[in-house]
Amino acid sequence: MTAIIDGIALARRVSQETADTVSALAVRLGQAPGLAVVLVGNDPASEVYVGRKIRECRKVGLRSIEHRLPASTREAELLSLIADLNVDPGVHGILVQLPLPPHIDAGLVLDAIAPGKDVDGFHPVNVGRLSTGTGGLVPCTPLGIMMLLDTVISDYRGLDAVVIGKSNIVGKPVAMLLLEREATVTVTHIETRGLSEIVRKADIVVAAAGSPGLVKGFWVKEGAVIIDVGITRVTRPDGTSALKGDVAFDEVQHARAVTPVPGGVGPMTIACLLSNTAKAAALSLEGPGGRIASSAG
Ligand SMILES: Nc1nc(=O)c2c([nH]1)NC[C@@H]1CN(c3ccc(C(=O)N[C@@H](CCC(=O)O)C(=O)O)cc3)C=[N+]21
Repeated sequence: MTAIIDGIALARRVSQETADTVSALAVRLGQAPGLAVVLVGNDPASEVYVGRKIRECRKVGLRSIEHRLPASTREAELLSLIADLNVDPGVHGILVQLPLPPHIDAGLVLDAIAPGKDVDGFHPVNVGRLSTGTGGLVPCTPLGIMMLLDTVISDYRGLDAVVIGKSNIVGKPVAMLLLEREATVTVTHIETRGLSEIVRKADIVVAAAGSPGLVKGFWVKEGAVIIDVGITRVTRPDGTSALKGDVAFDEVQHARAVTPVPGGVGPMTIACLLSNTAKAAALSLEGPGGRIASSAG
């Protein structure tokens, strides 16, 4: 029987710890740590995610500072807002919700965020720190994935891990974290030949391709641990909609453990955003000589 790894329960525990850290930090900072959430445009999915992030912030005692900008916002205006947030002592974390409208260069915007306030861990300084294993802020979804894996795996050394998907947000950073634990990591993607054979050898499968039901039961080795990062909204034959992961969930009863969709990786992504904000606030107390420079440099 497969164990189902409960992301909602784990997220609740992580958030409880964050709440304790936040109240201790509030004493030292003179105010609660603050997360600035920037949403450009009115993509309905982004509205939902941002609403959820702000609600969860409040629950753990973080201040959230919302900036909702129209879809017509110019790149220069967004960059100027970020420059202000970078030097605002009441802002400890900055999250710019993706995707941005097509006329704005997302790379340029992410590069403009002060690395010490980059709670998404997308700035090149944090990417570099992750790849050299030297601290920094780690992207929320990969961090949550490792916490989910840690509930069933204590020693990763020599385990075969396959990551499906090579995105900067999930695939590449989670590969770095698994490598850090001394797993043997294979990063695959849509162009990979013989994907099913590669997956069949894996002790750990991280499916982040965004392709619903891609990983079939017969692809999965007996006793493997599976993390399903995919969240695709699909319409059922009766017209109702549902969220579907990258793994054919009903076909993997021979796995050791699997995360559900929803209720797996998604809630952990938000819990890790909150813990990263607390971490950024703690780093700010280390001052400009802290481990991550707080200026965009
Ligand atoms: N700068 C930036 N940082 C992000 O971290 C970021 C982003 N942009 N843009 C969009 C994606 C998506 N994302 C999710 C967060 C939580 C759930 C989540 O909690 N999902 C629930 C339920 C989902 C539902 O019911 O709609 C679950 O999987 O159980 C999903 C997706 C963060 N993202």
